Order: sequence, then structure tokens, then C-alpha cells
Amino acid sequence: MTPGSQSLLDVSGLSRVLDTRTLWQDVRFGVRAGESVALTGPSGSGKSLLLRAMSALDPLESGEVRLLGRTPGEWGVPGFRARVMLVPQRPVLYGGTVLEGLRAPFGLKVHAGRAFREEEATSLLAALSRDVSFLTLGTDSLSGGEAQVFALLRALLLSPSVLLLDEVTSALDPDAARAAETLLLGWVAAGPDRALVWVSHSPEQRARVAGRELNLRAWQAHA
Ligand SMILES: Nc1ncnc2c1ncn2[C@@H]1O[C@H](COP(=O)(O)OP(=O)(O)OP(=O)(O)O)[C@@H](O)[C@H]1O
Repeated sequence: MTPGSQSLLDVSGLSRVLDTRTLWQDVRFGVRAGESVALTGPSGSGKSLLLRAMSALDPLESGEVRLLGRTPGEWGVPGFRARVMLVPQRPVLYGGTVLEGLRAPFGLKVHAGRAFREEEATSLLAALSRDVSFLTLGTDSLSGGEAQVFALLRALLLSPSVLLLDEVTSALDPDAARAAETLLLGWVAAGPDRALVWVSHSPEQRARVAGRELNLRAWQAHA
């Protein structure tokens, strides 16, 4: 992977206060097109909340996030979230089959103009060592690992620009986790204006997937 010089996602001046505790303050960094970076920090330091802020899922208390120089307000918040897409550790499932769940977002206005292509889904599944029968499973009965496969598929099919990956392989067996890593690194290398931000508690995984690490300790408030 050869990161470009163009800054894709810029975070500046973000702070988050919980009651009286400041989780992080004045967070600032940029992620360039083609990059794969890891966001680290101890449990409870606010990695998940920072990813939520970066994808405009939580209102910002201070600072701003820009994709290609434009704020969520300038993109339109739903459009920004579709481009800077969070994949949570435990995805929200809405029932129905996997196929229906993968197809459903394409009916939303924000994804208008994009068509769901089942062959793309089966090809991604093959990369994750799953066959087409996965599409017929009910999302209500997916295991934790299967739900993570579903969430990754759903995200990749929607062609975001930046994927914010919050412990997305934590329930996968080691082989499946490696396959997911390979798929994601291949995805970021395959198109312009793509990047990955990983939250992972595994130093081995971070070493495999990330070109550099951003540690939240750098932005923790000092009493
Ligand atoms: N919606 C919320 N409202 C208030 N506090 C929250 C909310 N979500 C999380 N927290 C608290 O914010 C802190 C940071 O949570 P967060 O999940 O971002 O940490 P993390 O670094 O991702 O942790 P871990 O590595 O354990 O997953 C925790 O103390 C958590 O209890």
C-alpha cells in the first residue's frame, strides 16, 4: 500500500467531556488517501467514542472533522456518514435474511444511484471463505463472528471512502480474521480516496494492518 500525499480525513480540535471527566482534548490528525492507521489507547479511553465523532454519529462538542476538506454539514450529515462509515464491533441487525439486510441500505436516499449487485456480495463472501448459502441465513440467528462478516460485507458493498473499524474481527477465528484483514487492505489499495482506521486490542493485528498508530494518550487531559 502506498499512501498518497492527499489528506483525506482531517480531525482537528476534537474534545469529549463525560460529566466531569475529559476523555480526550484537542485531538488532531490527518489520514491520507491509501493509509491504514490504528487508533490505540487503554480500555475506556474513548476510542469508540472518537470513531463515532469522526463519522458524525455524535454531535461534536468542539473541533471539526473534514473529508476532502468538507465538513459533515457541507456534505450533508447522512452523506458524510455514508462516506466516513463506522463498522461497530456489534452491528445493529434488523431481521430478515443476510441478503435482505445487505440490499436494504440501497433503498435509502443517501445511497440513491448505487445498485446492489449480488455477484459483488458473493465475491466478497468468497474472499472471506463463505459460500453463497450465507446470504440465506437469518440475521437474527447469526453468531457474533457471522454478524461481523455481515457488517463488513454491508460496509464494503456501500463503497465508503473511509472505513472506521471498531474491533471488527474480535469474534472471528484467526483464519477468518486474517481473511478479513486481507480483504480490507486489498480494498483500500484498490481505489483512490480510501482509507482505514482500525481500533484493535491485538498488537499483532495492528502490526499486520496499520502503517502507523495514533495513541489516544497523546490527547488525554492532564490534571
Ligand atoms: N453514550 C455514552 N454516554 C456516556 N458515556 C459513554 C457513552 N459511551 C461510552 N461511554 C463511556 O465513555 C468511556 C469511553 O468509552 P469507549 O467505548 O469509547 O472506550 P474505548 O476506548 O473504546 O474502550 P474499549 O477499549 O474498552 O472498547 C467509557 O468510560 C464509557 O463508559
